[in-house]
Amino acid sequence: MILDWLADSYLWTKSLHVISVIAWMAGLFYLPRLFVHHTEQTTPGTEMDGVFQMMERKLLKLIMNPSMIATWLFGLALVLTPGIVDWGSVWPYTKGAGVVAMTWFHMWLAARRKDFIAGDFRLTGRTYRIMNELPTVLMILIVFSVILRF
Ligand code: HEM
Repeated sequence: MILDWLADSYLWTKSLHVISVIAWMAGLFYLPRLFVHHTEQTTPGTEMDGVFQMMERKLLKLIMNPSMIATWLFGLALVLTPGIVDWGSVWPYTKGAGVVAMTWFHMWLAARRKDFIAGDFRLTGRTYRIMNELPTVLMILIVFSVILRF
């Protein structure tokens, strides 16, 4: 039965979860940095604008979207694995809040990529630098939740 199978493959699932997380986080840290330079170093319609758009599209479509989906799938498989999540503890809720916020941030970045495509360079490099701190804060919350298991 499926729950036995999930229990048997627990360490495999967890390894694949962490691998997916690393790939996703790499993009979540790097895409806002690309936006900083995109908005500060280029203007709409230039050749450099096109190069940044290409880099941002590839990072989002080839790395971040697939790794976010994989993180969720393996994470939810861990949630279903018998004996892993103690719903009486606090950590599943702080972790859950962290991953929902991280997913919101991913969607926010995807929407900002569309702004650049539309020639909308309204947000400043400073805004992107500040937003770049959010995944760091959320990562700390998530890792403390899942490792300290308070
Ligand atoms: C997207 C939805 C996610 C779900 C549903 C989820 C769920 C889970 C669950 C249930 C575990 C197993 C806990 C255990 O075995 O002790 C786990 C492990 C882990 N998660 Fe996630 N997670 C998600 C996203 C993330 C993210 C975004 C990060 C990092 C920023 C992360 C980092 C980790 C780490 C490092 C572990 C291994 C902890 C250990 O060694 O026991 N997860 N996750």
